[in-house]
Amino acid sequence: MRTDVPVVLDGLTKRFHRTTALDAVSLEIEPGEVFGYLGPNGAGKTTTMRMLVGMLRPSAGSARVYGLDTWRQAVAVHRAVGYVPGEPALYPRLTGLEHIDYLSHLRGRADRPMARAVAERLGLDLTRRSRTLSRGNRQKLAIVLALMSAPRLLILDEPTSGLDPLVQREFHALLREHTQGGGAVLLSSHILGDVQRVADRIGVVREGRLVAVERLADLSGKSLHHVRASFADGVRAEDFGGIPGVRDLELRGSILTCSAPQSALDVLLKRVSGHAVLDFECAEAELDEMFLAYYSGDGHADQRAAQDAA
Ligand SMILES: Nc1ncnc2c1ncn2[C@@H]1O[C@H](COP(=O)(O)OP(=O)(O)OP(=O)(O)O)[C@@H](O)[C@H]1O
Repeated sequence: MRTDVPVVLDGLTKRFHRTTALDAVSLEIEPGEVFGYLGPNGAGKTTTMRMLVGMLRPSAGSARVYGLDTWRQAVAVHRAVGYVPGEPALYPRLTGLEHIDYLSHLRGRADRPMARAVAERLGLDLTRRSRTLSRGNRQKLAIVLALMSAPRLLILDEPTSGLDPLVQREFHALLREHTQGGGAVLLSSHILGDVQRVADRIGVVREGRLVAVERLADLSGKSLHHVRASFADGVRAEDFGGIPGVRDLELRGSILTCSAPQSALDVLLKRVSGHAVLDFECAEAELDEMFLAYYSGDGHADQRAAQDAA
């Protein structure tokens, strides 16, 4: 049992009556890593996280945090984990400071200085009662409460959905400092852009299955490019046919458009340069576009997922 690995999921499965919310997910998260957990609504992200913090019992498989079984050793797991749930549960009549003192008291720790420092960086007023806070400020308070005991693993369920871009940037800086100190982060979202700036790796979950895990650096290398070429003379679509990975090829008059992965660009360019070119554009597609393929479940993505799993 490796007690230095923040997260090990092994065939983790959760069924609710006839719904399989999570289906045999296996995954490891390394120390010092921010793992972005992406998927559309209802994909199984929250279910995974609730099992990781010992709130739900797995139907099959296991979840371990630093070698601890998250269901059987939930109390010890709680000491190692800071959790921001999708819907933070706060006491409406308590102020931020009162929440901090109450949790510090329960844990037998003096976490005020750390809590105040995080609150200041996020621009949160700790003297207001939580029922008077806006959605974004409630989220900030949940983040403060999760970070204040300096846990080794942070599990964050869509933590930035209500935060403005400047606060998001500060929050990402906090996460980076956390991982530089050897901590790890599991961060969920249904929007790639939310995790793209901070994640080292990304996993895509769809209908309870982990369909892809990619290093962000590799993903950029594989991303789609939109190509547009305008020719001086007539060309035929067949001149550009049969290049592996090229999609949405269209020829309108003497203008060719298509999408191509980086691996196809060299062959495509050579075919294009076989003709008299008037104009040529090649732009990298947004990463979100690549992920749409996973979400929509077309054959291309499933093939990629199978390759990744192999
Ligand atoms: N307590 C429960 N009882 C029955 N079904 C549930 C329960 N919790 C979750 N589910 C179902 O499990 C599936 C996965 O839900 P989950 O909340 O994990 O998705 P999610 O990826 O977090 O979605 P979102 O982005 O909308 O928060 C959904 O079909 C959901 O309806």
